[in-house]
Amino acid sequence: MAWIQLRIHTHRDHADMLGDLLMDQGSVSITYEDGQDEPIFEPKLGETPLWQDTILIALFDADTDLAPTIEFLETMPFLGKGFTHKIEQVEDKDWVREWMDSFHPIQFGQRLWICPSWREIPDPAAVNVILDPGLAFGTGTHPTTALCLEWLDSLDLTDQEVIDFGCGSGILAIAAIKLGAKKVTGVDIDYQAIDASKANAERNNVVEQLSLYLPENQPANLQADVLVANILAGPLKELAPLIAEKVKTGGKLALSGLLQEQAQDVSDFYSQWFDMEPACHKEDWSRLSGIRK
Ligand SMILES: C[S@@+](CC[C@H](N)C(=O)[O-])C[C@H]1O[C@@H](n2cnc3c(N)ncnc32)[C@H](O)[C@@H]1O
Repeated sequence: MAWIQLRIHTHRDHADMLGDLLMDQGSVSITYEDGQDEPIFEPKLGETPLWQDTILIALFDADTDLAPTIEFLETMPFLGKGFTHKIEQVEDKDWVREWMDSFHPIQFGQRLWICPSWREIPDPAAVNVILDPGLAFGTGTHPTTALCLEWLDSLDLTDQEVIDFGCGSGILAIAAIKLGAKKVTGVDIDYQAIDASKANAERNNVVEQLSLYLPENQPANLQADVLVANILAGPLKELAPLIAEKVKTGGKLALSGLLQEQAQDVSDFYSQWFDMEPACHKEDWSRLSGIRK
């Protein structure tokens, strides 16, 4: 099916109302894009903030006559006559095929590969995690996940106990098991992440070694040899005493989800409990590591 899309530059204060108006005018979907490179990092839980300069994109069936919609929008005081907009044809494609084609097996470190299930495994002798993109975060394509996977690959995890705090898709937990960990605990505040981790563990035949918990249900005295947490700078600082408690003396820690400019502050904070090592960076992101004092 072919589509046309109407793109309108607007202010964030008007974006929701404009979206509702366009849905009333027959749009089948509304999406928002950043109108000026103005990234939004770490929104509060439950908030979905928009950019000050937001581009609204309304999708319509290809045979829709948009002239009456444009005329109607020109009567809105916050847009006005001759408001800036663009109408574009959307090429008809097999979107699912296109999306699947964009995922390839990726190698992390020396031994580890993350492979989508529909691709051939490039090196059957390597440590292969089969993982498809889904609702929970973590396919290996994000620099913070990549930094954590490379760190796990660099360790000897044989017979180690590992905690993956903020497990998302379970990618780090499953990789740790496949790299030799005897027992891994995944914790996440999002029940969809717990479900996704369970499904991915089943696909990788590692269910036995993986325990999954919402934070309120996690065992009180849980301690591990290795803890990895790819969350965000704010929650990582809030969780620091709890995270420190969960790592055995001499145990290893990796933190990611940090922007480069946040790394020093978080490292200084964690140095109360850990001997911190120099940060590693990928694109705008950083990974910290340390040894429990
Ligand atoms: C960036 S994703 C990381 C997912 C995966 N571990 C990876 O490296 O790709 C962060 C995950 O942490 C979870 N999370 C955020 N705050 C948390 C908290 N306070 N306690 C536990 N999990 C949390 C989120 O629900 C999300 O699944």
